[in-house]
Amino acid sequence: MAPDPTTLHGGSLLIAWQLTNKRVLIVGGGDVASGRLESALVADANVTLVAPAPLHLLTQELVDLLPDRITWHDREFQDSDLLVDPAEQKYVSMVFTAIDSFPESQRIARLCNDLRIPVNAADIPALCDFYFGSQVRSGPLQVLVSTNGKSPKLANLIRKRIESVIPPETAEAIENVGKLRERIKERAPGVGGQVSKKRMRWMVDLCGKWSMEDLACLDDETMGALVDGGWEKGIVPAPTDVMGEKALQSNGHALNGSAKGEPERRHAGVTPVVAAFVAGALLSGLTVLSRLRR
Ligand SMILES: C[C@@]1(CC(=O)O)c2cc3[nH]c(cc4nc(cc5[nH]c(cc(n2)[C@H]1CCC(=O)O)[C@@](C)(CC(=O)O)[C@@H]5CCC(=O)O)C(CC(=O)O)=C4CCC(=O)O)c(CCC(=O)O)c3CC(=O)O
Ligand SMILES: NC(=O)C1=CN([C@@H]2O[C@H](COP(=O)(O)OP(=O)(O)OC[C@H]3O[C@@H](n4cnc5c(N)ncnc54)[C@H](O)[C@@H]3O)[C@@H](O)[C@H]2O)C=CC1
Repeated sequence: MAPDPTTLHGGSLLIAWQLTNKRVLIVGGGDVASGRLESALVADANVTLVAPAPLHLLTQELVDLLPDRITWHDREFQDSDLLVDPAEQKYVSMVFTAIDSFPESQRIARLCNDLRIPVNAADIPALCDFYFGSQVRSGPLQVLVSTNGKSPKLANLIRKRIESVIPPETAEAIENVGKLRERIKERAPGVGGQVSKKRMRWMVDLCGKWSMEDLACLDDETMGALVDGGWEKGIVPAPTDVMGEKALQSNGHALNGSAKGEPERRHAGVTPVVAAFVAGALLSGLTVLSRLRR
């Protein structure tokens, strides 16, 4: 079916921005700044925080706990805070303002706009390069709920609904698949060409055939057995072939409404809720689109 150009607008770019070893400047030390600080730390950023004492309680705790990762300046913002290294005219990688002075927040955001430093000004969407969203985090899993600035409170409520339907073993399963991908890359190194194709096919097969519960049960030894038993032949062994009794146990757990080898039927208690939610989201998306087209 040909793409429908009328649907290709009205959103924002959803990406997972990498901040490791980059410096983020946070201006403000209140409740909103404390959320921004947590977001920057989770993303492994180095943080400069500029705000006069007293700080929000959580922020103060984080500053005390992580002095190597957070540099706090107990004062108001100065323009030179945008520079990481004044000698080299090197700027910070990102700025979040969360202060209670609209004119100053606006001024800082405009400075950043001029310098092309990506900026979020908590209360001035028009000057933001990006918005925050409501976040679901479980280990490496990250879900961002955004209403594209239309309703932050609804984003918060939708996030809570999503959180309630994510199976508890998801984080462990993702961690294990991450380790497996590394192991396969060690065994068959190289990028692109046939080796990449084989790796990708094997990983797609594995993720399709094994349940979250089974993947979550893998350990170093069973991972080795899985790779040894299947990688060279290009097949994915069944969980019972690799884990024996252990797989049977996870199978028993998963059998509460689902069958082995039919991953799409797993978490049967949860699936209707997810389906209802996705259907609801699609419906509201369509409603918004139909409104936009009027
Ligand atoms: C555009 C955006 C820019 C940005 O801040 O990045 C923005 C802007 C504004 N928020 C305002 C108000 C509120 N914000 C919250 C809460 C959150 N706001 C967040 C994001 C965003 N807020 C971005 C778009 C998000 C999206 O696209 O959906 C969340 C999701 C993430 C986070 O901030 O970390 C976090 C929930 C986190 C969680 O729970 O997990 C609440 C709820 C509460 O406080 O309980 C209220 C009061 C109720 C309400 O208004 O809904 C106002 C003042 C409006 C006014 O003056 O009336 C503005 C300015 C404006 O709209 O002009
Ligand atoms: N997600 C969003 O977009 C939301 C935005 N807001 C807005 O975010 C802003 C901050 O909210 P809160 O944290 O609740 O406010 P707050 O009043 O608790 O904290 C403001 C902080 O900014 C500091 N500050 C003020 N001027 C400063 C300057 N020039 N330099 C450095 N620090 C300075 C203060 O010392 C204080 O630590 C408010 O304008 C609020 O309306 C509020 C809720 C949600």
